[in-house]
Amino acid sequence: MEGKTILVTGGAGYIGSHTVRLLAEKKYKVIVVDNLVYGHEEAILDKNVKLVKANIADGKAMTTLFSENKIDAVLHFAAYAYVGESVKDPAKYYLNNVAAPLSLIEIMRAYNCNNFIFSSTCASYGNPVRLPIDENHPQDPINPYGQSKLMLEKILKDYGPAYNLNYFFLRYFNASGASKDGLIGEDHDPETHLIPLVIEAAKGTRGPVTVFGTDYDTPDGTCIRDYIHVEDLGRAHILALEHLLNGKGSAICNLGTGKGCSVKEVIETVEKVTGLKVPVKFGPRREGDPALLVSDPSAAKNILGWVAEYQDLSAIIETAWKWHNGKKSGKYTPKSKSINAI
Ligand SMILES: NC(=O)c1ccc[n+]([C@@H]2O[C@H](COP(=O)([O-])OP(=O)(O)OC[C@H]3O[C@@H](n4cnc5c(N)ncnc54)[C@H](O)[C@@H]3O)[C@@H](O)[C@H]2O)c1
Ligand SMILES: O=c1ccn([C@@H]2O[C@H](COP(=O)(O)OP(=O)(O)O[C@H]3O[C@H](CO)[C@H](O)[C@H](O)[C@H]3O)[C@@H](O)[C@H]2O)c(=O)[nH]1
Repeated sequence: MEGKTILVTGGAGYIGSHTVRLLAEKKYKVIVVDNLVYGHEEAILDKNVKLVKANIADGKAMTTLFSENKIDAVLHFAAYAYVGESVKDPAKYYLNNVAAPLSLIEIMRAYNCNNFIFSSTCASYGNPVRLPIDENHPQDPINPYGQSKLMLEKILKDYGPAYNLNYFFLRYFNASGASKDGLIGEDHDPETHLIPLVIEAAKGTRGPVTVFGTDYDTPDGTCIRDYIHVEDLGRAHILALEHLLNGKGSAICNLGTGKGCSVKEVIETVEKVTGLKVPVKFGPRREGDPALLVSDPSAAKNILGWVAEYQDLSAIIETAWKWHNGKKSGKYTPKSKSINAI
């Protein structure tokens, strides 16, 4: 597969930048398109990766990109992903997470690019009716963010046979951690995810972390999630890409460890890994949070031969901790690379 040209939308973001690094290591020719609304140019570490600073909805820029490059596959990470914001401003989510990729897919069709790997989410399942959640679990999202992801899945299922478009839906559970060497990591602004908030509370760079609800029907009363390491996600993307490039056809996989950890366990683990006390406040439930979300990751094992390497929350948090410290010491600095801004 060496030398194939892969377009990565949202490749300057958290999960995208880790995947871009793995793709470049595997000698794929990588082009990132990112409008940097949330991404970081300096998170693209490989100097051979070309960054196109553009919105995927910009038809002119995308047509130029496809006319100048023979793209073999698209890895589509670009999206908005703030659940609470999606409730307050659903239009923003349907426009960016459904309309924008549809416009990109039209250009893919015009240039006969027929492999599309899509960052979907466990939020597309809504409140679980059974656990662990397998890919056939009913999809009934409870917020516009999850709806927007499910809508694109449904559209792609229609496009697949009609337009000879191969798709791979990767439904991630809770992305977490940072690269093993601590050079890139989770850098959302605003940050809403639990692990970085707990680490920053431990370091004192942010106030106490608020535990959203202690009265859930779980062993310690706090919500349980399936935390999956970002480099495990990146590896799964490479395997899904190879699956499509080898002509094995469209598929759908959950990406998780299959194990759940509670909010209290996350806090305790951060304390153990950092040796610091985490200041904690206990607050009410956050609207729209299911008590338990845990994956059945067996399809990814069967279809891709993928199993999460990071099975242990401490190991995941150790990488996040290393990244947070490196960031402060200035390791996270721009690297030289060719940039083709349209
Ligand atoms: N983080 C998680 O736990 C999680 C879980 C499930 C699914 N996902 C999905 O994975 C993907 C990546 O998530 P992330 O946490 O890395 O998010 P992120 O915000 O760090 O990355 C998204 C990137 O897309 C870019 N972008 C957004 N809209 C764009 C547009 N119209 N044109 C060009 N670039 C655009 C942003 O600038 C950003 O760099 C998203 O699709 C998200 O919905 C994330
Ligand atoms: O300050 C905080 C932040 C989070 N939590 C809790 O920690 C758990 C994890 O919350 P995150 O916000 O880190 O992650 P979510 O489970 O809400 O979100 C993740 O899963 C979603 C699907 O439910 C989406 O896919 C989303 O993109 C992805 O980040 C939840 O129980 C939440 O209630 C707190 O107690 N306090």
